[in-house]
Amino acid sequence: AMEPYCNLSFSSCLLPESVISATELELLTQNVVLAHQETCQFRQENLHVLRWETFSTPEMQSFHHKPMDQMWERCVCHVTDAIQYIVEFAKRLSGFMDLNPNDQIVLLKAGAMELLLLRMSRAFNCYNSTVYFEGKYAQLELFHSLGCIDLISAMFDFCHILGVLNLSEHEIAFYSAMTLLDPCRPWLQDKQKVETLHRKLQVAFRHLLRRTHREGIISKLPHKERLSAICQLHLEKLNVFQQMYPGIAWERFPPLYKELFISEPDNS
Ligand SMILES: O=C(O)[C@H]1CC[C@H](C(=O)N2CC[C@](c3ccc(C(F)(C(F)(F)F)C(F)(F)F)cc3)(S(=O)(=O)c3ccc(F)cc3)C2)CC1
Repeated sequence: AMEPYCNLSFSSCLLPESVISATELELLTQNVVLAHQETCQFRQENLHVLRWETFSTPEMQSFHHKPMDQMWERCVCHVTDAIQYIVEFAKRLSGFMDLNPNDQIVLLKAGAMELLLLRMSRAFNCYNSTVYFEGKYAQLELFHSLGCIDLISAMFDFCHILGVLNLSEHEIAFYSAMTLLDPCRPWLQDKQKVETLHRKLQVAFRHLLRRTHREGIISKLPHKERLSAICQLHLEKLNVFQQMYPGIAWERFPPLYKELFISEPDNS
């Protein structure tokens, strides 16, 4: 009998090949790869050439001394810019726009930050543990003034794990699509439809990995629990920030960020 569907590890459960035809498989692979390529904020090669450009000590200091609320506002703006591209990625994925609007929002609310992390790994240099930030590559301590070094180091660790796997753009594209179209997300109304899309992606991803002799990475991809733990930590740190600077989030953070991560204050 098939494994319970929602264990969602990337291990290949036995799928009837009738799930998808060879042509549909090819079209789906093109769609996923193109959607990713066309909606990344920075091209892989541009991030790559900059990867040894690090901030000088004086530059690090200047970030270090920034007030917490200014650094949060700056980073929240960057993450909102990046998430706008992620929303565009979702819209180009075949099947996403055919889902009912509620489910599109449910998948983006649950998956936007997870896809951000996957994309962030593209901008991470795992040889000196630096990440692309405002034009150069930054070490962990540059973000000290955010006051959430545990969140930042969890993100760095995650990017490190992916960096070591040296994922191709194709692999990141599929990993992103499958993370977004997760039928186990709570509050989905049409779970079946998302499940069908996810199954097709799973078959197409397995074909890609077989063709490129990369089946070995399947067991090494971080489990979804790890991704959601970092996203949970992000929400906790956002909450702490809001306690420390009441009003800043509402006044200064972009609407998209608030929509995704700040739940309406209950008027009860
Ligand atoms: O599409 C592409 O090409 C990618 C998109 C993703 C880009 C990227 O790495 N990022 C875009 C925004 C980035 C980002 C990540 C995480 C967060 C937060 F979690 C918090 F601030 F708390 F950390 C928040 F949300 F709470 F504020 C804000 C902003 S960043 O570059 O500003 C950055 C910030 C902190 C880092 F320690 C490392 C990077 C990550 C790299 C280029």
